[in-house]
Amino acid sequence: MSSSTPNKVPSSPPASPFKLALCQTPVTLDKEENIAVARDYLMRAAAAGASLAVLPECFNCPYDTACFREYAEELPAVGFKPTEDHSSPSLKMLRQTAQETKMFIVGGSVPEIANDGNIYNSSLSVSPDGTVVAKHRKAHLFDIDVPGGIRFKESDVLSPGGSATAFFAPEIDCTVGVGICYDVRFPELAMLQARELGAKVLVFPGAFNMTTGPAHWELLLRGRALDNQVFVAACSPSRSEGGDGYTAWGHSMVVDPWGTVLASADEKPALVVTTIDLGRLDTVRKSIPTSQQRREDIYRLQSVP
Ligand SMILES: O=C(O)CCC(=O)C(=O)O
Repeated sequence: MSSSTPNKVPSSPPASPFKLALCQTPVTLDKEENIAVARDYLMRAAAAGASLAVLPECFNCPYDTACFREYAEELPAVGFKPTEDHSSPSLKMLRQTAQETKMFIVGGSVPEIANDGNIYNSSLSVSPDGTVVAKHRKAHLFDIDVPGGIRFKESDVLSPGGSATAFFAPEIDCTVGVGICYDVRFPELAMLQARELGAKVLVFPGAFNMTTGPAHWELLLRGRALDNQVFVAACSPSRSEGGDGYTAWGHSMVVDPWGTVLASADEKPALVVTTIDLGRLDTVRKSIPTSQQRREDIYRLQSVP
């Protein structure tokens, strides 16, 4: 596994607390409407004082392998400048909203069609000036078969990404890691983000379901927070029931480095806003100094270049 380098090394001591918002939006078959609703929630996040706002996995598209190719957009690479034109309607909305609100936005994810025809589940993060500061392609595809529960095979349609992702947000003096949904089940990825890329907040746009949601969602988020003594913020679409499609669990959630749930939603559309005090991270790391107690003579985390 290779790691992408954040755009700047964070300074210390930690900056002032900032507000983080999770936009638990409803997602329908109507792509234009999904994008408009996402913008509306982002504007509300800004009005609530957020400096960092997050959209759900597949915020512009039903979470359905049958939809991914039809809804897919071409997306630019990291570093794409606000002055450059682009065809992606989702990116246009993200960068316009970031510029207007001066927030960092982790743009959930959208299906991406690459030059070679492959489709990825991709997340763009945009800085307040509208630059693309991170692009994460979901690294672990959601291929599962739980008897009596759920069967899903993203790899029927999607290709996997190949790196761990994080970006530095100077305005909040914080490195933010980005993973997508099933990625949260792989502690090694989060460890790379926290230890090698310096992420202090791990963000996961995600859409768990009615089988694995109640069983594992909170447990995994709190687990990743404790493993790495970082904040974890996961943003789901709201639940839409009644169709034949995928039913999202919802429950967007922010967890602190102690494993405490700071804020969460139920299954309905919601804006979750909470304060992130990075000083908490230092307090927890001093109290329980696992990062200095590792036995690298027994085990070692190694990223693959
Ligand atoms: O890991 C899970 O249980 C759910 C994952 C998922 O829904 C996804 O990767 O989109």
